[in-house]
Amino acid sequence: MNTNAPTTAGTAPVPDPVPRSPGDNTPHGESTRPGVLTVRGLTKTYGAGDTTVDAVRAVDLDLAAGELLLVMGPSGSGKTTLLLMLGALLRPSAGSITITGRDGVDVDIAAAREKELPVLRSRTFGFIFQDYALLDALTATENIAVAANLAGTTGPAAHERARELLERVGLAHRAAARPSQMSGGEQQRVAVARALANDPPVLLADEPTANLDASRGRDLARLLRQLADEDGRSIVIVSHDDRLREIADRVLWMEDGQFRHVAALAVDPVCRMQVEPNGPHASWRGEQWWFCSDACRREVLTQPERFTPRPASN
Ligand SMILES: Nc1ncnc2c1ncn2[C@@H]1O[C@H](COP(=O)(O)OP(=O)(O)OP(=O)(O)O)[C@@H](O)[C@H]1O
Repeated sequence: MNTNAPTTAGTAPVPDPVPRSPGDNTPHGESTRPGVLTVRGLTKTYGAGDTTVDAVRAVDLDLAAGELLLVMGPSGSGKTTLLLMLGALLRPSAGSITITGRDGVDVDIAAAREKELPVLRSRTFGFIFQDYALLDALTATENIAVAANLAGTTGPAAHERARELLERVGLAHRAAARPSQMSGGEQQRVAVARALANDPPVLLADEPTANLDASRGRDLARLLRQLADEDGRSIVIVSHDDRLREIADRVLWMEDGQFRHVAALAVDPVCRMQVEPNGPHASWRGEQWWFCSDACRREVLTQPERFTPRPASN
């Protein structure tokens, strides 16, 4: 976990600590690392007339190299629609999605011609899906090699790439297994390896842990964090899974097709849970604490000195 990362989350109508211009829904806490993806005014309207649905409404977003962004929000809030547009799998109704390539050249994929999209996708994105989307007729190695083929690596080189990637995700010993012979966690790791076959600067993951139990979900989360830290890949995850907050540099909350700005979370000094600063609280000798419950609050108030950080001694 990146402990220096600002953490935002939740639904509380808390005051915005940073002044912003009207209509600016760019979330705060963005990194100073070089930008990879710049999104402005991104909008998707499905249908027409009476059946119109404004799924994503004028969203702005900046994604830095090596940043792991988690987008959360209620069902139907527009998360998948956003992810599909970011990955050039769905045409926006309006707005721009600018990718800065490794060569430093900017391309707006929202304005690109249809025939340019496959190449842009393959140069830029790796996709990870909730249901893994592996081909059961193929082994783990072959699933990855096919993706390498599509990215232009063929023959023995594609198999070599698949072997390296399986090793990277800790599955070298399952190279010859078919998806149906693997656990959900293993299948999702193969899917991650496949997403890396084209060495993409950006990984997009839709509910990657939804079908995994707690321990496998945690392992997958750690793997994604590693890919951001060690390779400098940018990762966008849309999910309902609260466990993913731990590995995210930033958490954005989507509601009604827009990012809702929320304040930084506090940490309950007793149970160490992250809490919104709008519930039980106490202050003592200038220290302000927020708690998940009155029980934690009572525990602090019986012996507050236990919870006050001591000044560092020289
Ligand atoms: N192809 C489509 N045609 C019409 N409406 C759609 C289509 N896809 C999604 N929608 C609508 O757009 C809105 C956003 O849907 P989306 O799937 O992006 O939300 P979500 O936040 O990913 O939901 P969930 O968490 O349930 O996956 C919803 O009201 C949904 O019904």
